[in-house]
Amino acid sequence: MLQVRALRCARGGVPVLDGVSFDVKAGEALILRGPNGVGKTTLLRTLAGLQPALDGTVEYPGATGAYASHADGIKTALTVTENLTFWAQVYGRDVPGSVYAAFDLDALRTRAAGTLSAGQKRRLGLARLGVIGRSVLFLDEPTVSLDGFSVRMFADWMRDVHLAGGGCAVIATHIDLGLDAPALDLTPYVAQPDADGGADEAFL
Ligand SMILES: Nc1ncnc2c1ncn2[C@@H]1O[C@H](COP(=O)(O)OP(=O)(O)OP(=O)(O)O)[C@@H](O)[C@H]1O
Repeated sequence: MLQVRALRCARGGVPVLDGVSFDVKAGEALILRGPNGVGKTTLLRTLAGLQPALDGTVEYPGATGAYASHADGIKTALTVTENLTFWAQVYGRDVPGSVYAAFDLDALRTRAAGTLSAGQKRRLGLARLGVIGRSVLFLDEPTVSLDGFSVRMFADWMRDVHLAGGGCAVIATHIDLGLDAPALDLTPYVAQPDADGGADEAFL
């Protein structure tokens, strides 16, 4: 479903990763690992097409990808239901009734999103993934601010709904989500800083 070959990507004009190759099949997830600054966000943004690759290829079916950072991206003046309805409409879909229970939002449906706690906002942000109907998900630290219960809830949705429904995901995370998914450590793919003059480019 997702095929990545010899990918080279940069941040701020400086090559960050080089030679990244992997496949993720439908129904599978891949966990990205590596220390702070290794390039997880850069790779996810490149996979999602938010920034161009310097080299290599990324292939997945058209209009199936979605990127979500740990920023919640919620509209604070709208209620929880209004937020989910808004996102569903942007993608031309209806809100599945099951999404409220899946992200423990049932009791919060009529609350203005701006009044939610950090973890509740995060759950609402993640619930977006359950309404947009995108099958190839690129997720950057999706469980920031979540307690253990909510992390398990998210992992359950990922496994039992998204992956079981034929989707796939690439997830950068520093914690164990409890998913049965392989991990890819990006450390061996760190690009040489002066490989093509990129380090100098940053100062031009
Ligand atoms: N706008 C920018 N200009 C130049 N360099 C940047 C820019 N943004 C990030 N970088 C650098 O690019 C490298 C990769 O950053 P990236 O955010 O992809 O790492 P990460 O693995 O996601 O880190 P973390 O685990 O801390 O979130 C880092 O060295 C970072 O300092």
